[in-house]
Amino acid sequence: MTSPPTIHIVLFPFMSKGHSIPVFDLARLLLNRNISITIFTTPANRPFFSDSLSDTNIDIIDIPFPQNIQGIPPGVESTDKLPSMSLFPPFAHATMFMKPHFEQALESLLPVTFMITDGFLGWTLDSANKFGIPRLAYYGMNAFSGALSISAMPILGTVVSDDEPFVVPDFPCIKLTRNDFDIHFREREPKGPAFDFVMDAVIATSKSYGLLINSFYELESVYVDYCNRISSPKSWCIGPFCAAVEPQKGKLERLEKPSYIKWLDGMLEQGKSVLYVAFGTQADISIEQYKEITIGLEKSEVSFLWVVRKSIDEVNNEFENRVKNRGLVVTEWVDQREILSHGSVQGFLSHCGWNSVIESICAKVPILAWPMMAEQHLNARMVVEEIKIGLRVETCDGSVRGFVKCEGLEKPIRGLMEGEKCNEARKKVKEIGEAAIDALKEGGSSWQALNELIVELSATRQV
Ligand SMILES: O=c1ccn([C@@H]2O[C@H](COP(=O)(O)OP(=O)(O)O[C@H]3O[C@H](CO)[C@@H](O)[C@H](O)[C@H]3O)[C@@H](O)[C@H]2O)c(=O)[nH]1
Repeated sequence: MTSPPTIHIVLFPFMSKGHSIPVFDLARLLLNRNISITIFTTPANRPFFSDSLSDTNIDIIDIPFPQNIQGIPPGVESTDKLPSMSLFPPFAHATMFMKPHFEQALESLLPVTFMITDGFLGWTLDSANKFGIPRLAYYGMNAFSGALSISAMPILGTVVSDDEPFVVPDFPCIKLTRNDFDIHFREREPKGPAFDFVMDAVIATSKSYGLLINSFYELESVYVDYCNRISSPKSWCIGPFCAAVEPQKGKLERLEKPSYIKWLDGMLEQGKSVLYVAFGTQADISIEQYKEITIGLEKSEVSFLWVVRKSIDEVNNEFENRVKNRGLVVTEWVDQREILSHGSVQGFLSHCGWNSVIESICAKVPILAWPMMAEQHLNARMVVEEIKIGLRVETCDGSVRGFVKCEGLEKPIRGLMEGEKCNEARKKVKEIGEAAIDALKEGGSSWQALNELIVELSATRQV
């Protein structure tokens, strides 16, 4: 008989799908260690949390999301529902007003052994300190992008143009451009609400007990060691979280497969390889860019499953009809991990959000990288130049942020799905995927790191 848990952990992910989904898997990893968990969210996000965690006994608490925030439509409590990502700064800033509700709820939950809160919820450090609870931050980023940002940021302002390659000071083998960094950081003198918000978050993280990374040590040991040498707090690589759950788990009981999985089954029966196309939950894609994607996909002649966040009727022009025997466009929420682990899926055209990259690694699917925002350009460098598990789309002006015309897609799509060039990437992603899964298994590096963290924190925090 398992004894009742003596460790109680509070989790509080940021209000965006890309930040919440990995935390659900992290929660499962913790539950396997007989730990009790309370997770915080807001009322509009609660159904997504309850559905996603229905197989667990995790307590969900929702606290009100601030109302009447300028520019944020009423009822929007998740970044994927924002009309534009330009509203991210006021949205993220508004979360601070949740502090009194968070602290009230936290008080009723004591004792709490430690809390894991999103790096973007930097204000939770104050609450943690108030109740003497150690706080670990989690951003959803890897160590590679963190290390390169730390090293390159001080010299970004001295680089002459946005597309001029420069050598990263502490990593002489790596060349980047200013355009590899988010707009708020590539100004000569970065300032403004978004910059201030991130800096506050970084300062709060530096004063926290630790930083959790959804990655595994073997993948990026140089960068993890670098972060631990020159910055604080300690980084703990305890992922990939998505490997905590078998992609097929729970699927056996469902009444019917979703139509897109049936479609993939059909492709597999016909012996066709499918390119999965998806750009995460936040990317703002212009109509012109959508048009080029449709032409590129059509000309490439590959089979594809494309998940779009909003209807593409405006650019559709009979596109779906013309590609109907080999292409499917889906506007619903899909189970991305189930898609990536489907036998027919042999390539992923991705924006390189870190969750998508690590999920693709675990499914051993090579990536065609098309970064769009946030730290995705650094992730794309990692995918193509560092761990070499994919190719990159070609922009029409050679800049990493340039517009992508249909031919800049068609050629690399064929390269990924058919070309010799991709054989090496396919081999590499298989090796790295195996190592990722091993890291989380009993005795693996991430398994050990998580055990050490729990032992370390519970030794000082008997509840
Ligand atoms: O229909 C869908 C759409 C998405 N997903 C999942 O949603 C997550 C999306 O995460 P990610 O690929 O990282 O994309 P974003 O949501 O765009 O991620 C944001 O958060 C990431 C983690 O911090 C950052 O790396 C990205 O740059 C940032 O845009 C993944 O787990 C997907 O499997 C689904 O399951 N079904």
